[in-house]
Amino acid sequence: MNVLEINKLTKQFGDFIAVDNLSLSIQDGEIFGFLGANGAGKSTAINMITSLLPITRGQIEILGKNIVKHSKFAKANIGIVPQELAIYEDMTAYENVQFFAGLYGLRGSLLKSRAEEALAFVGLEDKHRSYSKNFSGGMKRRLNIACAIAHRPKLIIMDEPTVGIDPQSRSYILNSIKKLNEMGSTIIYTSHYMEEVEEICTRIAIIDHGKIIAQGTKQQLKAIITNQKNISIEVRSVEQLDVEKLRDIVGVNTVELADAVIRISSDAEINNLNKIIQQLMASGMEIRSVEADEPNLETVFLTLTGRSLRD
Ligand SMILES: Nc1ncnc2c1ncn2[C@@H]1O[C@H](COP(=O)(O)OP(=O)(O)OP(=O)(O)O)[C@@H](O)[C@H]1O
Repeated sequence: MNVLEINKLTKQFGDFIAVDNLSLSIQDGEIFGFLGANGAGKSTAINMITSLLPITRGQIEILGKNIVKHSKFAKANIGIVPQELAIYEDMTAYENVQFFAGLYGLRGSLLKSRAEEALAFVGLEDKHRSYSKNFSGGMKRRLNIACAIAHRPKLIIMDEPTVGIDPQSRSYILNSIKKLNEMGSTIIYTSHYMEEVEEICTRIAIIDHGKIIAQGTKQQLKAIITNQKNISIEVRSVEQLDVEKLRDIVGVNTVELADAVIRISSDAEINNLNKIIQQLMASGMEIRSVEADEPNLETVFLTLTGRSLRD
């Protein structure tokens, strides 16, 4: 079953359409990335999924149930880590988690044990009684996560949880996301840090002007812009090179020579680098360097939207 099913979702603020006819299915066990520049509509979409904003048009289902008709069920099954910190500075770490888990419906001894478990999960087990106003930025972010996961939601939504924090907390958070996913939660992760999305997401939707302009695995997105990879091999001399033999290798499309550099354009899907190198070595060539450039998500984003993610 799909954990989240969005059908033709639209949000209009007056005449302005912030989310435009967006449809999407997220399956159990995915870490799904929403990638988009500032103002693309990511937070607006998330605020509708979490019922913080009313829907203008379209439907959202969590675990097969419409979130408007089954609001209590939806609330119990979603955990949101918002972009802006949502913790109370004049409450202790434990009181914060207890408060939010209570809002999600936990009570009594279960609430207590889950709050303790969530604090331990984010590495704040020694800080139960500390006031969050004394925490570093990274610790506050981690507490923010504990508040969202104590009720063990099926779907956890993280809206840019690593903005403005130190590298150590960043890597802690990314590892926690992977761990939460291994423990059975489906994750939606929004970011404009391309490397993070590449590192942790199983599938990605690129959002621009409120629309999904492409979605798929990293490999599928990269294949949209190019099915070619470029290999540059620097050799001592190209004198002995048999260009025809290189062209005969499966996947190789073109071979060009520029001084002592052989430039090969090949099908990105075919792993033929070993064969190319073997062929060069068999003809007695001395290889000095090899570079294979594959497109990254930054290139995909630029090509599809005409803009950089961090404009
Ligand atoms: N309450 C509102 N009233 C009018 N316009 C709004 C409102 N909320 C958001 N918008 C507009 O909707 C668009 C999408 O905003 P949104 O915050 O969803 O983008 P985002 O992709 O989350 O960007 P960011 O990465 O900066 O958070 C923006 O142009 C924003 O100005």
